Amino acid sequence: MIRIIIHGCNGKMGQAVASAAAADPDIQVVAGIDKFPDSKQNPFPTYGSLSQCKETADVIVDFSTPAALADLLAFANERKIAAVIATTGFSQDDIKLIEQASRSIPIFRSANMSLGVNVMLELAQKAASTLGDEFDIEIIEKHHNQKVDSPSGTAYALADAINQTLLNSKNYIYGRHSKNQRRSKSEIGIHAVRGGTIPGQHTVLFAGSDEVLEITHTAYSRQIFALGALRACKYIVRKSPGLYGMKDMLNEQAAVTNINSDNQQALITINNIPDDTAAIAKIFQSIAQQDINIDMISHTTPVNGQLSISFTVPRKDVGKAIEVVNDLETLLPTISLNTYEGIVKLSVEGPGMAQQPGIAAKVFSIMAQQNIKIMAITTSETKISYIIHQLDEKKALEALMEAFEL
Ligand SMILES: NC(=O)C1=CN([C@@H]2O[C@H](COP(=O)(O)OP(=O)(O)OC[C@H]3O[C@@H](n4cnc5c(N)ncnc54)[C@H](OP(=O)(O)O)[C@@H]3O)[C@@H](O)[C@H]2O)C=CC1
Ligand SMILES: O=C(O)C1=N[C@H](C(=O)O)C[C@H](O)C1
Repeated sequence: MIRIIIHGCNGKMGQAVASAAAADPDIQVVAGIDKFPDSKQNPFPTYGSLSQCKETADVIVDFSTPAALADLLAFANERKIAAVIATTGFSQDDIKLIEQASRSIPIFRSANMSLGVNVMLELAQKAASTLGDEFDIEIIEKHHNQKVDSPSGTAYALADAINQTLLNSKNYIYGRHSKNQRRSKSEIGIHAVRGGTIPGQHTVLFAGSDEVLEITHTAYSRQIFALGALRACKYIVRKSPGLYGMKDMLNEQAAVTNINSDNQQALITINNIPDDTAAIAKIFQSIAQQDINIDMISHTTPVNGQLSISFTVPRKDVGKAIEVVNDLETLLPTISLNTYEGIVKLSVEGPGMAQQPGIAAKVFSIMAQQNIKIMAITTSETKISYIIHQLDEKKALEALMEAFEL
């Protein structure tokens, strides 16, 4: 059970977090803080200031105002509890304060707790990297008529993500009132619209010559932000001091998203190859000439001027591959060959693997616990492939699925 304090509990978001928490068996709201504590009937003790709050908690969740930041950080630091900061409208000095505090306590900060906006940040960066030099970029955000800060924290986050992709070559223009001149190429225009009860909409517009690309995210309720904040509480409570954001959380949760096995491959190992790149090239050229598709390749460090290479080929092509290697014996007389047909290739993959150390170590430990021998391994940023004996396939898959909760 994670015990939370809601800072700004009587506000629109504070109330949304309290409702979402009431429906979550892993979260307990132990207290709330708000300027006017009696303005709402809450099912938890509510105080007018942090200094009155004596309850013990694991995380303080903040949806209040930048003016309350210093007290919030002092409270979290004194109690050594984690903070989830969702408030927007901070100054550069405020952001420095948050960074400083994150040296002593874990802090999660995001201007937008929704999943969709965090995917949108990546889409906008991708579009900017391709279109950024040619297309004009404008950000339009729409919010309810009670919103105080402008432009929204999310609009800034989108502009900063795009600008980072474009090597910080852009400056921001807020609205175009009294700016009677043509738009310059180096601008990102940012525009705020306020009205009614709109929970939040953000559009990034890439306007080119005779074509426009728009990426839009619409929040239909505050619940998405509340659920995101509770997810952040569950994430930050396990962390050591530091500053974390949505990208860290989503990447960690997506470290391993897929595990699959391929039993249509065979493993070929060629030993005693001269340590000469031209010899290696000759081997792979000869295999390619026979139209054999190679998948995994791993290569040992040379010892005494010789090395070994293992690679996988489709099982149906093993005979052809053996012939190719045998035909190379006159050119490369030292080489010898082993083939293994009773193998499977297990692939463990996930987009967050690139940012999260320890996945290979975890897989090795699981294989060791199950007494499974690994015959070859290759890695990329987001995928690790292992060759194991086919008799171990079921045992390995079950253990990996359980360990990575798939
Ligand atoms: N990151 C995200 O995903 C999201 C962030 N937000 C941000 O969260 C913040 C709050 O939004 P919202 O709930 O709509 O705003 P509200 O104005 O409805 O709520 C803020 C609450 O904080 C109270 N408050 C003011 N000063 C203090 C203080 N010193 N200590 C404790 N509470 C205080 C306010 O009281 P009073 O009204 O009396 O001043 C109010 O009840 C905004 O910055 C908003 O941009 C909002 C939605 C999503
Ligand atoms: O104040 C709001 O309501 C919202 N604020 C955040 C922001 O400023 O980006 C997030 C969301 O758009 C709702």
